Amino acid sequence: MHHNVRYNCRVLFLNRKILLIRPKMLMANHGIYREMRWFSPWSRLRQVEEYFLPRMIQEVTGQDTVPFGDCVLSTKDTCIGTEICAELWNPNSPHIQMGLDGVEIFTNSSASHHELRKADQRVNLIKSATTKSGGIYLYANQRGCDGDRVYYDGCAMVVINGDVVAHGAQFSLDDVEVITATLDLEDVRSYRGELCQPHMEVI
Ligand SMILES: NC(=O)CC[C@H](N)C(=O)O
Repeated sequence: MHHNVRYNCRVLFLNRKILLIRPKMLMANHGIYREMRWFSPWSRLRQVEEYFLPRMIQEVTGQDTVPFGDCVLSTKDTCIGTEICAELWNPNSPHIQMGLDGVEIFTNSSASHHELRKADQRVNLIKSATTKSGGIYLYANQRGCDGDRVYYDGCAMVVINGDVVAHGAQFSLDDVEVITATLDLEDVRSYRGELCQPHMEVI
């Protein structure tokens, strides 16, 4: 809850500290999803506010407030942005603006359920996102059954500049699966330098 509004959020941590809380901006409200019943979308583009942590969390992290809103993480080496599930599927996906702003690593935590041929759609969406704007996309998806008859079918992925370089299992009984890839951020920079010049005039 932030200002008494309930958001669906990703929380980014490092070494017991919360780096930022990113509320979902584009909701899933179709098919089996009824997100708007519970959550409000964050509509303040590129705006960040101060979030006062609940006292029990303050005791764990030692922080009183953390950034909350539409923001990214800038480090000495790179810039990391987040998408949440359905945001990848939206024509106005946050990765578009983030890519144009120089975010090099996009991350997505999803709860995307299984339907025939949908895994292929996800691959195409992520390949297309990173083909157009360059970048590395780290996609994580829930895997397993969620109470009822819905199956979430994993397929975690690592994609760089339109190429899938690692792919997790779609069906498995393992509780945890980690997929990895060693990539060079310079490949993103040179790809963008050569192919993604959004400000170049078309002659
Ligand atoms: N939970 C979500 O946001 C999922 C939405 C998306 N359309 C999907 O099925 O993957």
